[in-house]
Amino acid sequence: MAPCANVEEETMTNLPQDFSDIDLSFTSSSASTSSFATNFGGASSARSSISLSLPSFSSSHSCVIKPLPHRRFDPHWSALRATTNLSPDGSLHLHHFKLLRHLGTGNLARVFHCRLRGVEDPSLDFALKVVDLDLAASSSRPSSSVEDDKLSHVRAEASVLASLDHPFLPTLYARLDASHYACFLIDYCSGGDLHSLLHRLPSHRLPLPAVRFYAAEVLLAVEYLHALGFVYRDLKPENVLLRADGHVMLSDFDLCFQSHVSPTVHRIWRRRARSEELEFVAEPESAFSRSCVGTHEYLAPEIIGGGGHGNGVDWWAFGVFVYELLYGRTPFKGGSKQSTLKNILAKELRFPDSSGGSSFAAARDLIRRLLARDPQQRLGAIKGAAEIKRHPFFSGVSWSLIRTMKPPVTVCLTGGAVLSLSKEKKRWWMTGTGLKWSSCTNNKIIQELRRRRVSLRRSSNWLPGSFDVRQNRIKSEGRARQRTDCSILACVCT
Ligand SMILES: Nc1ncnc2c1ncn2[C@@H]1O[C@H](COP(=O)(O)OP(=O)(O)OP(=O)(O)O)[C@@H](O)[C@H]1O
Repeated sequence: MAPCANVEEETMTNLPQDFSDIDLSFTSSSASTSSFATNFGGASSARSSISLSLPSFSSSHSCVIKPLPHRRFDPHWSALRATTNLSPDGSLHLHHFKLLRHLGTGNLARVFHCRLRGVEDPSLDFALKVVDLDLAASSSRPSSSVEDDKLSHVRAEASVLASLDHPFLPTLYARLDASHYACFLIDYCSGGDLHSLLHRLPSHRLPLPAVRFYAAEVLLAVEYLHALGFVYRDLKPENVLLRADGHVMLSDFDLCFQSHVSPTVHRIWRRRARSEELEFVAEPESAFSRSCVGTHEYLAPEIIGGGGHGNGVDWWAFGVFVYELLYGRTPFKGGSKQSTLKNILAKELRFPDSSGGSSFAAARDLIRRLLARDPQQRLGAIKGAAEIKRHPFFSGVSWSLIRTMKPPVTVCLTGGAVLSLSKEKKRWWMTGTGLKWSSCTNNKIIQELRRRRVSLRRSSNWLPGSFDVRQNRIKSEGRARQRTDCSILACVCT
């Protein structure tokens, strides 16, 4: 995850307004004079940069993907349709977009926050993932296996993006190719990623209900990927982005590999409810890869062993993920990458404390079962998410309605610094860009917000749905206390 700087220093007047003015290449970024901070009040501080030069994309090709069933009424589609209707050739091009900021640079891609020209509504913004195909081709080793080569990672990501239709995964609105760049137009997540959120919280950990919420949404996203036959292999908080409405969006599919899947429906007998239920199971069968890919702390033992791995690696990573959200660190982290790998293979799984009541005990049991070193013994290895969903840690989760539940974090972005408040052990905690952690009362928070000139009035820039939560939390101490279902709040200094 690219580090992030104090956004208060950033002025919109510095930003290039046109894609035709910018060099999207990776190689020139360090020589740039214009620098842009990401807008997430994240854990880190480097700035990415874009140089003002090159190329006008006269020969750009575009293709708008057909609206997918579950998002067909999404206003993003109407906005894109309106633009293409006005376009002389009836197609969408890069010059239809205004570049707002550079969000970050990954291994193969740069990601930009962008908006359709003539559209002023921030809720209709997009992210544009730009892949330099020349660079990917040149950094692919001729001797490398099909799966290891960088171009195949680009192809994997393109193929996964084009297949997705799920609330917790990105929608690919269009692929716009220009010169040697492949550009993917996807949903913009204004809330940053879970890794940055964790680093803004005391001890870098989330309260248990928030852990359950994020884990449940991520589980549904991975279940869906598996149902399409994709093994994800890159689950970590950095790849869990937060949409403006606070729900998750899993990102970054370049390490995915596909395998055969034949979904089945089983009848299962529920002893407690004394009834029969249907259970949907769609786990990739015979998924097998020998590539050593992923992030050290999240690698499953069978990846490190090199004897081949399958779908079970995602359930191991899911265990590490739940552990990290709950305890603020990963379970096998060592002093070096090498010692982390050794720990994954041999170190006993330990939990920082055993307190916290039955919900914590259930969480520890879930983690223990997911972090079984033998992939055959691992929870989820046979029946996938269906098994994991039945674990007591998730009891009470309404799987079909979770997308309509109020998320634990609501993010409002007006272009200012992100400030987050959380309630732990009956006290409020506050942090934000440039602020140190402090335990404080609601009054202190209000004072601090005033000092930092946070507007407590509704602003047209506030994203829909996020203002009410903030207003209740900050303005009214009594009412905020009663609304404990929303224990963390991120709001913005303007
Ligand atoms: N849809 C999006 N909305 C907002 N920010 C995004 C979006 N997609 C990616 N980002 C941000 O852009 C940056 C680069 O993302 P990208 O997926 O290319 O690479 P990565 O996750 O850093 O790593 P890599 O591909 O090398 O594993 C990340 O910081 C990510 O949080």
